[in-house]
Amino acid sequence: MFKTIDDLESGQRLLVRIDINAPVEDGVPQDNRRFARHAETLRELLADDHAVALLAHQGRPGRDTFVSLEGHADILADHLDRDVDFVADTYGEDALAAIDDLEGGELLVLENARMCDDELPEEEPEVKADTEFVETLAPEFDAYVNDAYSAAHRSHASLVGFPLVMDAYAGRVMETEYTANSSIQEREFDGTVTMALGGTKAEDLIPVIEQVDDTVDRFCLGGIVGELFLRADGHDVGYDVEGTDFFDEQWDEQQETIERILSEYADSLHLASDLAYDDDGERAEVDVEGLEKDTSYLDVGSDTAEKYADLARESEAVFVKGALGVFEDERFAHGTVSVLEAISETDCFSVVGGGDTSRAIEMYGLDEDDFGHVSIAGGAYVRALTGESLVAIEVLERTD
Ligand SMILES: Nc1ncnc2c1ncn2[C@@H]1O[C@H](COP(=O)(O)OP(=O)(O)O)[C@@H](O)[C@H]1O
Ligand SMILES: O=C(OP(=O)(O)O)[C@H](O)COP(=O)(O)O
Repeated sequence: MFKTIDDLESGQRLLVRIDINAPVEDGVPQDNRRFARHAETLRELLADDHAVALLAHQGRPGRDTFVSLEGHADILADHLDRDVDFVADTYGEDALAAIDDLEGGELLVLENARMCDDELPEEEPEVKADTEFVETLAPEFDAYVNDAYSAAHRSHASLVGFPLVMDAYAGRVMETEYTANSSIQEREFDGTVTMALGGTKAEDLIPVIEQVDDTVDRFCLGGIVGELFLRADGHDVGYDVEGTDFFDEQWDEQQETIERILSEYADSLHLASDLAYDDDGERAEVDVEGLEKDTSYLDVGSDTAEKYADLARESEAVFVKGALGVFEDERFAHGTVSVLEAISETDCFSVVGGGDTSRAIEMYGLDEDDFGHVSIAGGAYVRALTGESLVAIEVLERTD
């Protein structure tokens, strides 16, 4: 196990890693459940007179969602109902000056860690600990706190480098998500277990299908991952069109695995039978036999939504990771919301995961109490379900 913030003496200078990776609309970050959860940890740290500098990331280089954390500092300020300083630098002179000025009970957000060359790519923790990023920032603080459970599967400098060279602790979100997700992995179910997989990060989900096949009886696929499986099944969908960058790269990397899984798990995989798209501003639907390569499909269709909802209703346990469509747009929320509603109406055991996907519960007036566990983690939570350990937690445990 790891040390937690209960083990910290008060009044320390802390470097705190949180995960406020959020949806971005027109360049502006949107609030998600992660801010409120981390705000609880931060409130506690500030009340204990710690001086807190925050490290976090947003998006991936080259994507539209790769933006500054300035807007995130404002969202945090709203949650905490206090000023939150931001510096447009992570470990250069400006950042060091701002850290120097930081006093007990104050909070500073450092710039997006992924804007530093040392943060990415994934390398061994020892390699990450030996970077200029870590060597420059670590001496400025008394201790490091990792609260970023939802990024704990990434071997990046801000997650695995600092705990190797500093006194390191887990924050409240790390502690609660770790406990909840680890206990789910140990549960056994007598009845049918269904997993709904969607969202944009197919590369995180595809390996999971093979790893949880002992526990999960059937997989309902939607979102980008579902379209890639439909492409493997011979349909004209799952290609980058209209400037999207979700499909072709993931297809090139995963094609063989997708085709293998499609043939080996034919009995347990459910693919959409119809999809929805934007037809001059209106939602329109088409059977998968009629898909066209140059159309962007934004949700599973109504027949698919109904079928997936029925499968969820008949299950003893349902795990959801990733949205079945672009639920942020009401016209394309039907698939995601139908499955979530079906879960909420039954007494099956359920877990809904994903920083983006978990937003749908509140957005569409569902009650979080109707779900077994709502995780703000996506990729980390599905890895925990497979029993895989998360590298940033391994490193935290090593420093105990
Ligand atoms: N067909 C689709 N095309 C584009 N985006 C999609 C599609 N289906 C789902 N999405 C998007 O997937 C996002 C969630 O995916 P992802 O970030 O991988 O999951 P999470 O953050 O919940 O783990 C949602 O914000 C939704 O808009
Ligand atoms: O949002 C995240 O993951 P998730 O979408 O799987 O929940 C984490 O911040 C990790 O981000 P990444 O998948 O760009 O490394």
